[in-house]
Order: sequence, then structure tokens, then C-alpha cells
Amino acid sequence: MKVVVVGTNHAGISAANTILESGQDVEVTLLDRNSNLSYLGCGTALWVGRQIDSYEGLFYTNAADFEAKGAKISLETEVKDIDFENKVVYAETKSGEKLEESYDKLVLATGSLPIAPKLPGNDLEGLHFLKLFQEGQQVDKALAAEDANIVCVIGAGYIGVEIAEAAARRGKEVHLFDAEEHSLMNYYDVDFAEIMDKNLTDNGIHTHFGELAEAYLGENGKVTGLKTTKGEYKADVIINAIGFRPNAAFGEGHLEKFVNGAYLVDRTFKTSDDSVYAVGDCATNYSNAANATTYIALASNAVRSGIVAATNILGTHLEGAGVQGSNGIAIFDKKLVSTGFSVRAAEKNGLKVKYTDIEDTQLPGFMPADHNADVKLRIVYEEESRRIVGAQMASDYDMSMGIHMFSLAIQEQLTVDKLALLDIFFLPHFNKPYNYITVAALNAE
Ligand SMILES: Cc1cc2nc3c(=O)[nH]c(=O)nc-3n(C[C@H](O)[C@H](O)[C@H](O)COP(=O)(O)OP(=O)(O)OC[C@H]3O[C@@H](n4cnc5c(N)ncnc54)[C@H](O)[C@@H]3O)c2cc1C
Ligand SMILES: NC(=O)c1ccc[n+]([C@@H]2O[C@H](COP(=O)([O-])OP(=O)(O)OC[C@H]3O[C@@H](n4cnc5c(N)ncnc54)[C@H](O)[C@@H]3O)[C@@H](O)[C@H]2O)c1
Repeated sequence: MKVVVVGTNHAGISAANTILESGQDVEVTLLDRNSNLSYLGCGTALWVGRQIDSYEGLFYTNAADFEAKGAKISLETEVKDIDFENKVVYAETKSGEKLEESYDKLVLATGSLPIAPKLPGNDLEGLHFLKLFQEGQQVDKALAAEDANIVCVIGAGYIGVEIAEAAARRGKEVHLFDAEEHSLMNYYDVDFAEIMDKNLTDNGIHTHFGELAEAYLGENGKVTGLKTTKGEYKADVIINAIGFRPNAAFGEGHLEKFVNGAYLVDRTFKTSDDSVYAVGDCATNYSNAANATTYIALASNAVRSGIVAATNILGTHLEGAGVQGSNGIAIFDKKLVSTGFSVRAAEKNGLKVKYTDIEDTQLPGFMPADHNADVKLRIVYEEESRRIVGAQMASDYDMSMGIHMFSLAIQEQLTVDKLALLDIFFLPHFNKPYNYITVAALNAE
């Protein structure tokens, strides 16, 4: 069997590794238009903000690793077309050489692209996106310029908030804009988003919410400012971070697509063509909170989808467990994590939900105060069935492992009542005898 993988970042890598490490006799060919693979974008803000010394550790594999496993890999090679009837992939190398690769099974792992705001002035120098390693390098270089003092970030989602922190850590005056009234509204309800909003302003970032960018302003071909619905701001560097869209251009009229254009896949990550799988950010996922198909762009999902698709290609039927969109962020040491739906997201998805909130300390009062942080928790559950559909947590304490339990609860469709009497251990070093998870669940109406 011959498998061709298009796109060798997290999803493509995990599919290829699953096949190559299976011991089965499969010929694997990997194609990617980029010059590198396996870059962990999650680390961009860390090295741009100088919280880690270098970007080198953000790559976890390379082309030689795949060659050593017996795969054929061509980087700087862009797939231009796919003949799904005859099962042939057409690609072109950087030097213009044309390649043809036939396949028995094809894995599309072409990922996502940042959404580009269609604004006047979008050809000015000094405008940035933050997806590829190379784009991180460009932002890093732009911030290092002597005359780069004011940075405007459009989009206060995960990328925007993280890069705003990084730019502030580099001593820049940072302005952060979002169309919504708060930061991180794709992940949290207002009560939690406000914690991040305050954290950002407390750390010197100027936040501008409910404000839409209207034009990039410039002089002599270089950006000098940003015009929004509420005013004009000076800017030496502008970073766009208003979300991703799936990069799923192949198979128009042949492969079924989701409402946002992503490849529509089943629980095995197979597309509407039996020989073609699609994994990672270019494909859909199954949401256990909505009990429906969804689109969530995360590296964690990408890795798991690659494993599931490859296992099926190898002949073992395996269905993905579905996703909750579990996520987390840590900005100036303030940690927010969430899984499933916020109340707002649940209502947008047509669910009738209730929630139970609690604010408590992590540890008993007799423990030293400097080790004992406040924790805020919200559990969101469906009114009628009482199944848990979401959870949000915020603290200075690293409570992140707690959210995984809520992720499992949503996956397994557990009710909030099941959680109330769950056996949760107690030790003063870690938690309280009446810990906040138990108490929040007991208090659920
Ligand atoms: C700054 C930043 C921070 C992030 N932080 C996190 C985080 O903390 N946690 C998290 O879970 N996720 C995070 N993400 C999201 C995560 O990076 C993506 O979900 C993940 O990269 C998706 O992996 P993928 O392999 O599906 O797609 P991609 O990473 O988009 O890779 C797709 C690959 O396909 C190649 N390709 C595309 N078209 C072609 C073609 N025609 N021919 C050949 N090759 C092609 C591309 O060159 C690329 O290498 C972050 C993203 C960014 C940008
Ligand atoms: N910590 C993490 O897990 C992490 C970190 C970075 C990125 N990611 C993932 O990468 C993907 C892309 O991240 P992202 O930050 O670009 O997307 P995002 O969805 O997190 O945030 C986009 C933000 O842009 C805002 N927005 C949209 N259109 C706008 C407009 N015209 N003007 C102003 N604001 C506008 C939205 O309200 C939203 O807050 C997401 O799936 C994200 O979850 C995850």
C-alpha cells in the first residue's frame, strides 16, 4: 500500500508516524510546501516575549527522522492539484520541478490559514500574521527595530492575547483590539473573560473592546497607525490575529465540505471519498458538547486525528472519541482553562443550560497564604438532562489538570450529579476536604 500525506505539521506527522511505526509494509510519501516541520506555534509568544531563550526546542522532529524511518519526504514542495479519480497528487518543488505521486490512500493535513481582515492599506509594510515559524521570526525582528515602540494587535483571542503579553514583555506600548466587549470570548463567559481583561490592563496593555478595525494607516509604504470604529491610533507594528479558517481547497465538487469549508469527515476522519482521509485543522471534528460535527483548530486535536486516521488506514477500525475543544492560557501568570461550552456558546448552539459557580481557595486556610491562591470555577450543564457541557476555571494556581476531568465528563455525557459524590482525594498540600469541584456540583440547582 502507498500512502501520500499532504502537509507535514502536527496532524500529518502524527498520521505518518503511526503508519511508519506500525511495522506494516506501507510506502509513505510526505509533501509540504514549508521548509520546516513540527513547529509548535504555542511557543511563538514565549520566545518572542523572551520567556524562553530560543525557538529551537519548538521543533520536535525533522525530515531526516522520517527518512530514517523509511519514508520519502519532500519539503518546499507544494501540492497544486489532486486527481481523485485516478488517485494522483501533482506537486511542484521550489525550483519548479513537477512531481506526480500516485496513492492508494491519501491523507490531507493541509491545516489552516489565518483570516486576513480585508481593510484598506493591507499592502503596507509592518503588518503581520502569526501562524508560521517564519512569521514569528518576522514579528520578532519587527519588535527588535529601534523605532518600533507601539504595537497594535487586532483580535484578543488566544494568539492576540499571547502576543500582546510578549510585546509588553519586550517593553512596547501595546494596544489590543477586539470586536467583542471582552477578551477570549470564544472560550469564556464574561465573568471569566473579565479576569483576563483586568490582568491585561494591570500589566500595562491598553485594551480596546467592542472596537472594529477599519483601515491600516501608512506613510511611504510603511504602517503608521490603525483606524477603528472609535478612533485612530499610532502603530509601528500591527499584528492580525482574528482567527483561522480551514485550508481545504482541494476536491471542490468531489469532497464534501462543512459550512466553513473544512473537509467533512466521519468519526474515523475519512472524507466522502473512501481513499481520502483529512486530519487536523483542515477537517471537522465531532463535538461531544454539541453532539454534532464541529470545527475547532487546535494542535491537540490535530495529533489525535492523525493517529485515528492512520489506524484506520492500517486496517483497524477506530473511531475518534470526539472533542471538547479543551484549552488553556497563562498570561503574566494568570491561568484560565476551559472545556466544552461556555453558557454563551451553549445558548448559541441552541442548548438550554444552567451553571453552578464557586470561588474558593485551593488549599485549607491553615496552609501558608503565599502558597494558597483563589480559584474560580463554573460548571455548565444542560437544564433537562443535567449532563455537563462545559467548565471554566481561573486562578494564579496551576489548577489546569482539573479541566481534564471535566473534558472526560463531557465526553462521557456525565451529569453534574455524578460529579457531586465523586471520590476526590484530600491532602492539604493539594486541596480542601470540601474541595471546590465537589461543592460546585453539590450546589447545582
Ligand atoms: C501562534 C499560535 C499558537 C498556537 N498555540 C496553540 C496551543 O497552545 N495549543 C494548541 O492546541 N494549538 C495551538 N495553536 C494551533 C495549532 O498550531 C494548530 O491547531 C495546528 O498547527 C494544526 O496542525 P495541522 O497539522 O492540522 O495544520 P498546520 O499546522 O496548519 O499545518 C499544515 C501543513 O500543511 C502544509 N500545506 C498546506 N497546504 C499545502 C499544499 N498545498 N502543499 C503542501 N503542503 C501544504 C503547510 O505548509 C503546513 O506545514 C497555535 C497556533 C498558532 C499560530
Ligand atoms: N493557548 C492555546 O490553546 C492557543 C493559542 C493560540 C492559538 N490557538 C488556536 O489557534 C486558532 C487561532 O487563534 P486566534 O487567536 O487567531 O483565534 P481566536 O478564535 O482565539 O480569536 C480570534 C479573536 O478575534 C476576534 N475577531 C474576529 N474578527 C474580528 C475583527 N474583524 N476585528 C476584531 N476582532 C475580531 C474574535 O472576537 C476573537 O476574540 C484558534 O483555534 C485557537 O484556539 C490556541
